[in-house]
Parts: sequence; structure tokens; C-alpha cells
Amino acid sequence: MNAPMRQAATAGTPVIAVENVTVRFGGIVALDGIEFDIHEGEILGLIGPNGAGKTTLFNCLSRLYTPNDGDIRFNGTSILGEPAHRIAGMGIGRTFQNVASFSNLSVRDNIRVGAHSASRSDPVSDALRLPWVRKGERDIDARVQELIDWLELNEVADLPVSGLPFGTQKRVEMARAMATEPKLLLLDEPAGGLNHDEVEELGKLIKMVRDEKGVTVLLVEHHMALVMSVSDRVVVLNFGRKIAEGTPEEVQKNPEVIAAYLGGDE
Ligand SMILES: Nc1ncnc2c1ncn2[C@@H]1O[C@H](COP(=O)(O)OP(=O)(O)OP(=O)(O)O)[C@@H](O)[C@H]1O
Repeated sequence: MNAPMRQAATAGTPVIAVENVTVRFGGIVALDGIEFDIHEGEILGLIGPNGAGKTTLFNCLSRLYTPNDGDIRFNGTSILGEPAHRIAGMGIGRTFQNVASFSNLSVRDNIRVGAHSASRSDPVSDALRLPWVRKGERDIDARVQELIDWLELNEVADLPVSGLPFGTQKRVEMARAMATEPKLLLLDEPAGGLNHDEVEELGKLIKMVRDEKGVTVLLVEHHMALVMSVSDRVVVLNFGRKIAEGTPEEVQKNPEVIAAYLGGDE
């Protein structure tokens, strides 16, 4: 992180404040009083052995789950009153663990879907093709092309997503999420299924998202090398509790973290 970003990362209201978040499934406590902040311009890694609660927390942040206790604030405002479909409009983008692109649609159209989900069109105005709708569509086309250029997807822009290498499909998934113009991007195990070189590319891409677009990133990931190379800070969960939080160097040396991983099945 460069010097101004490092300063921003410690000042002011956090982009995300996770406050005492608790989730129970019947008798299972999946998350037990989790607390941490994500600061502006930060890449925060969230790790933990299988069953630690990472997906449950991700689902709370993307509003698929509502915690039994606690709160989640986005730029100071609780998101718990908002339905999942309003989250993108608030400035929280996400990717999906299994690539969620429309495989028969072209790369360009997939990115356009993301851009549309952030636009303020409505069916009546769209059907009448009112002038502001046409202007909106030109703006969307330009925004989609900008993302295609930025992510070097020009060669495949008009091909269906289904035939593309998995690494490229993941880049399209990232472009779709970025088309919603998020302030915060939630990445759900983006390295899943990628080979070594593709993971390296993904690491560069995550840093580009932060460094060039100023987007704050939460990275939920099993791939330790990726998390440790791109994250400014890392939060570690185990059995629904936060057991460590700090720089990659700090958490890697933490005896409780080492014990959690050695005791698990990873
Ligand atoms: N819908 C559910 N119903 C009941 N229990 C659940 C549900 N979702 C998760 N759990 C339980 O909550 C705990 C946390 O699971 P979660 O999937 O959040 O962990 P995780 O860290 O994402 O694991 P993994 O790395 O294996 O994906 C586990 O004990 C899991 O069995």
C-alpha cells in the first residue's frame, strides 16, 4: 500500500464495522461475537480452517443471512435493514465462489448485466425508451468497454463465456462485480479452481482493483499464499470465533493460528 492509502486506512469511519456478530443454526454457533473493522483502501483477508464461519460471515455481509445478534455498518450505517438486492446499489459488490456468469452470453453482455444492476432504470421508462434511458445505455456501454480495456478482455469480449479458460471466466466475474461500481468488493474464494499462474494473475488483479480504482476489498480465501501476499491485514476465525487479527507476518507467527491449522484438516 502506498503512503497516503496507509494513512487513510487508519483514519475515520471504517468502511465496514462488524460489531459483535453472532449467528446460530439451531444448536450450532457458527459465529460468536465477531468484531473487526475494514478501513478505506484496505485489502482485508478473512481466513480460517473448514467450518470456521467464513462463508457465514460473507453471507451476513452480502445480506443473505441476518445475524441473531450484533450489527454490520457500512460507512457508519447499519446494513441489516437492507434487503440483499439493495446491497449492490449501496456500493457493496461481490463475486461468487462458483463463477456466476451467464455462460451463453458474451463477456460484454455479462459485464453489462453488472452495470445494469447498478443503474436506476425502471421497466416503464425502458419500454418507452425515454431519452434519459438511451443516454443511460450509452453511458453503460462506455463503462462496460472501459472495464474490458482495463481487464484486457478485448480479444474475448464478444465470445460466449462458456468456452473461455477458467482464469478468464474469473476475470469476467471480477469485471461484472466492478461494473456495479462498488466502494467495497467482497471476494468469495476467488482462487478456487485456479492453477498457480492464474492465482498469481488474480493477486495482481486484486491489487489493481484497490490501487487503481480505490476499492476496499474483503478477501475470503483458503489459498494461504494469495491471502498473505495481497492482504494488508488478516482476520482469522476458528470454530466461529476470531482468534487473531494483524498483518500477514503477525498472524503467520501467532501460535493459536498455527495450532488451528495444524489441528484441522488443511
Ligand atoms: N445453513 C446452515 N445450517 C446449519 N449449519 C450451518 C449452515 N451453514 C453453516 N453451518 C455450520 O456453521 C459452521 C460455519 O460454517 P461456514 O460454512 O460458515 O464455515 P467456513 O469457514 O466457510 O467453512 P469452509 O471453509 O469449509 O467453507 C459450520 O459448523 C457449519 O457446519
